[in-house]
Amino acid sequence: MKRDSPGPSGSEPPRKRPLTVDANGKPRFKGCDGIKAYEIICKLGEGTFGEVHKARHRATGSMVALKKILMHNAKEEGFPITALREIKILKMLSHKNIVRLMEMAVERKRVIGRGTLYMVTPYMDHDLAGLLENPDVTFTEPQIKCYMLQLLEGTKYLHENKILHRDMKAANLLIDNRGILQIADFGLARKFEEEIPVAGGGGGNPGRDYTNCVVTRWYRPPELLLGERAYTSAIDLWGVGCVFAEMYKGKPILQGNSDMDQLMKIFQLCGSPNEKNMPGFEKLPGCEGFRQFGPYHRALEGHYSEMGSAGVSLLSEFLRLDPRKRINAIDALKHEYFTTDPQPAKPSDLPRFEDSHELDRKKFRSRANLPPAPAGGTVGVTHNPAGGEWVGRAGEVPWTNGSGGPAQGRRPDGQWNNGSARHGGGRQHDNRPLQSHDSRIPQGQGQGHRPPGPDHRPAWTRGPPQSDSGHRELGIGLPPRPPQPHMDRHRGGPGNNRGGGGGGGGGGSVDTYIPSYGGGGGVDDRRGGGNSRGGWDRDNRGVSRERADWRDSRGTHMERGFSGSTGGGQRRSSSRDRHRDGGEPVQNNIYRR
Ligand SMILES: Nc1ncnc2c1ncn2[C@@H]1O[C@H](COP(=O)(O)OP(=O)(O)OP(=O)(O)O)[C@@H](O)[C@H]1O
Repeated sequence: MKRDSPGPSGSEPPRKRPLTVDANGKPRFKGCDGIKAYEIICKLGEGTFGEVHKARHRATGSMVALKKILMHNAKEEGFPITALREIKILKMLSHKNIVRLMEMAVERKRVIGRGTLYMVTPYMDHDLAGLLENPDVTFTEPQIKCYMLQLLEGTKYLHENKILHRDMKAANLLIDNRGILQIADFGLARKFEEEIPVAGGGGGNPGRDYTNCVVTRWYRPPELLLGERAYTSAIDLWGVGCVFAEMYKGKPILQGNSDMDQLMKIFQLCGSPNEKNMPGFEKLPGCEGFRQFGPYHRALEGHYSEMGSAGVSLLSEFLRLDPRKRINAIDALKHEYFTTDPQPAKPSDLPRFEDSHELDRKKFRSRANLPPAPAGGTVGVTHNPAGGEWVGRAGEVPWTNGSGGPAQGRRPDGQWNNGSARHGGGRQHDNRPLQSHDSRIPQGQGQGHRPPGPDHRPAWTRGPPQSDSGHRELGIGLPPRPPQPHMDRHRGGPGNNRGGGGGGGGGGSVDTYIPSYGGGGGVDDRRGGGNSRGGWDRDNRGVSRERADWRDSRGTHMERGFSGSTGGGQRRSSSRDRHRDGGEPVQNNIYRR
């Protein structure tokens, strides 16, 4: 590590060196490498909240991913609360199926307080969304079982440790070429206070309220869409179920283009809610919005018949409308799906694939003779540049290999083309890899023609908003501005659905994941934010992650409260804060949202 240097003008006294050794002269902590210890290789992902790069540690040669922590308004707000939370949670966790935080790397700037921090994690060759988009990759059933076992082991570990992930989705599941799957992106994670799930206990009983606006929309469970705030770890299992079916279909299975549409799609699949399959749903604040639709008859079993009876059975356990009955990770791991033939592959048996990350999708699209897609973006609503919304990723299209023959991959009906008559049109039930480098597959056969490609830029960077007035013009590379409905509330706009008070007065719940960016120091009441009756369609991307980092340019409570910056910006905790959080002021506990 470099020594402390004088300030930019050279006039400031050198900062004190930190105490780095203990009484015995041993290092107290590893500390942070300077960013120069790493050689940046390429960009891997351009998330909503930062960039991720592949890099090599110069001294050891090990490959890592560097996730830059965006400091949008570092001077006023200090260190972003979401990053602080992510780091803190990752430091607590140690499991083979959870991404490992190796260290923080620092890029020093000459201006004090203007450095950049990077989270350093071991490099993983793929994320699941990127892998599924690779037209040369087809999963076998033993492979899906192998990934599912690991996903469930990681989820079980999280829940045993009282951590809710709250953003379970394919893009947040990293996979390496040794077949290891790891859950990543803990930017929305938090501690929960309820009992940990027990065998046979489903999702367990809810306790306190949490912020409602979590989980990327396509993976968001019905209770959240209906405005539930007293949720449990069952919300993560819904996302696990979506990922499970996505591995068979090759694309996200529930691609709602608004919260309302998302609910419709869920009910079209699982059947309309009633007091039997979702007790108490009528009391949820978002319930009224969908009354005019339906009734819907359950279609799940027919839609996913290719998963086999054990697979469909497990999927229907994950996609239970009633979170109390939704299977938990302990029970899912014991489900007959994993003991039914074909048996799960071992990670070491799995094939190696070419690197497949978010940004590699561009490469995959051009390989499939698609026009190049604009850079950036995460999983979300996709867009057909020829006009209109193109909902879906690779695989929703007629599959040919360019010469009229079958291409390897999934067909729109969800069945499997393996690119060769030898494999037939169905899913292969062994563990043979079907990659382009597989000698059984003639080169070029994995490359289907597809209609104009999906635009993976986030919806808010794609021109005029479609259903959300909150999408605005943004500079390239800048994070999105917040959706409008919240702004309205803080201007005293429409009230929220549980009497949260709406405007800058700051009434309502203090279970706030995202701070107010309205005036008056009010607390952002998520009750009215995402799922108020008037709140449908607030967000036309698949992503609901409105994080504190970039939202509150006024330095309200969260960042200041946690970042250690001082001064008058700290929100005073109300008595209600203390009550809800067990007597502890909100800003003193990083997990309380
Ligand atoms: N350790 C890693 N190895 C390889 N790729 C990684 C790693 N960590 C992250 N990535 C890539 O970067 C992408 C974004 O990472 P991450 O989800 O942690 O960031 P984010 O800013 O929260 O993104 P998003 O808003 O899309 O969720 C991942 O989808 C993945 O493609």
